[in-house]
Amino acid sequence: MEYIVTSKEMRECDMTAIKDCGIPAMVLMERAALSVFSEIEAFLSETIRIAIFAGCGNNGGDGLALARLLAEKGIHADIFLIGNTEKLSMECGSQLSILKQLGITVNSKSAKAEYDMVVDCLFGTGLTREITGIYEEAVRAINCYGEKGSRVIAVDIPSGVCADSGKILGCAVKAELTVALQYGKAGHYLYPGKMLCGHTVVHNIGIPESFKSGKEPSFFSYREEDIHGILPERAAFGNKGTFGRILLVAGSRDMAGAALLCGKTILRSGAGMLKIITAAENRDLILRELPEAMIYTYEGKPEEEKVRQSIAWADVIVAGCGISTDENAELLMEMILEQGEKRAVIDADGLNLIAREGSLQEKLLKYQKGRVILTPHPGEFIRLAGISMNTYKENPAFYLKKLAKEYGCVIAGKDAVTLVASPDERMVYLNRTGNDGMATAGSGDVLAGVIGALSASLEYFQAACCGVFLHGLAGDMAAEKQGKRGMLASDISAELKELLKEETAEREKRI
Ligand SMILES: NC(=O)C1=CN([C@@H]2O[C@H](COP(=O)(O)OP(=O)(O)OC[C@H]3O[C@@H](n4cnc5c(N)ncnc54)[C@H](O)[C@@H]3O)[C@@H](O)[C@H]2O)[C@@H](O)CC1
Ligand SMILES: [K+]
Repeated sequence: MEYIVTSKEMRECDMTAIKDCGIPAMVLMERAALSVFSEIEAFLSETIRIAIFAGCGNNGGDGLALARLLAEKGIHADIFLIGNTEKLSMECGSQLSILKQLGITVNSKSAKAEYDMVVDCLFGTGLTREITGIYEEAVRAINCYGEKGSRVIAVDIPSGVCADSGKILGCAVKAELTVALQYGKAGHYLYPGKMLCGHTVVHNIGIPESFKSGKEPSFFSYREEDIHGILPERAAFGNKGTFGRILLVAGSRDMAGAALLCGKTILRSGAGMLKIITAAENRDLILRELPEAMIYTYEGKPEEEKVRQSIAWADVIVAGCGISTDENAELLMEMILEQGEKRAVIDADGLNLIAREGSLQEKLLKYQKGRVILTPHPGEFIRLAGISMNTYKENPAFYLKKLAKEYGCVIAGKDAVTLVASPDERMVYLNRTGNDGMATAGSGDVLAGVIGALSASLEYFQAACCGVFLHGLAGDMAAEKQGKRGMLASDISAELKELLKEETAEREKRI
């Protein structure tokens, strides 16, 4: 697991290191400069032409320290210190006076020379407003060099990218490589910031883990190696009941595919037994394509007793994929939410029905806390939350947390970067796997399926986060094989199987 912080949290960590632990700020800055140096070292030679654009805060201080490290190796860099040098931060001022002592020239304006590498140290996490004036000119100059082929390296975060939201404040540097200091910031991974960072590497600069004292940062993320520790062991003595009985309520007359994709994924993700409740028209297809599933089909109104029995049988209910919003679907959702305690994953039309029907909202409010996982895309989310798209996009994490708390549900807010919020104010999970090829029909049905299967053996929030992570990773594998344009949701489902196969093999090797 990796922490992802906001600028405020990063400042608090810096302060803890400096004030409570007594690590001098200049030591942290030296570590920052050394980190950048180690990342660019491979490209350095005596003939390389480097420009460093530094601001007046500590991000600029990192740049000045880097210039000194380069000079030590006999490499000259043109340094452009932009802004009012009367107002330098303390550490930036100290770095400047060291350079002066060493006879290293610092310029106040950028020259029209050519550079192989441009290092952006104008602003880091201290950016608080839109970039204008001389700073805007500097950002544009850096981007101009980038367009002409210079390697652009951003220190901590590209100047102009808001570290908390990934939004561009006025204008922003487009980097090839971003050396993030100590922690990734939300702005590195949220769009559009993510596109401007290029490749992001995080370097430890020696700040002690101050989150352990009970105060957690806003976000966390999984890395591939974390998954081995999270996925449940499969009990060698287990039977099909052990691995979860999943009830899938999906697929109206013209939406058999949703039930099929989701159902297949549920079984491919390790669930023991699957029962599908679907419209009668889907019966033949599902029996043919997924003979492993039990099935109850309804023609006209579903038989309440049959539905009730199926709900009672299940460990987990996955509901909503392609069920439509007609009265049959509404009745099914009423029955699912009424019992109020079974673990449930609700997707697509299930969410649209909740957004439409006050009686379903009431039932969801009464449901046992933390037992339901909602998986809305932005359109479904804003209908559920009753807010506009612009409002939601302003701060998705905030609104996801708010609704998760209100309904007592886990909410996986699907988007280019999916966020998962829990009802109990835990850190928000920020997903870093996946690609735009996954914006394809049926991809959501696959996600609901994998989360449903994992819910049988993992705690709800973990099941949702892990499901989102694996779904993205499988999407990346599918994109590699099929290409982002041509990949299908069923390719993601197939890769999930491969992924889980590899995971099991890895685990067995380690035993
Ligand atoms: N002790 C620390 O705090 C450390 C900080 N480090 C570096 O310092 C950075 C944070 O330093 P700072 O907090 O000094 O912030 P920055 O260096 O990011 O910039 C802050 C300065 O820019 C001004 N500013 C903000 N937005 C502006 C705008 N749009 N136009 C003009 N001026 C603007 C602020 O008023 C402030 O004077 C990190 O990103 C990292 O690179 C590292 O050296 C490690 C240690
Ligand atoms: K920067």
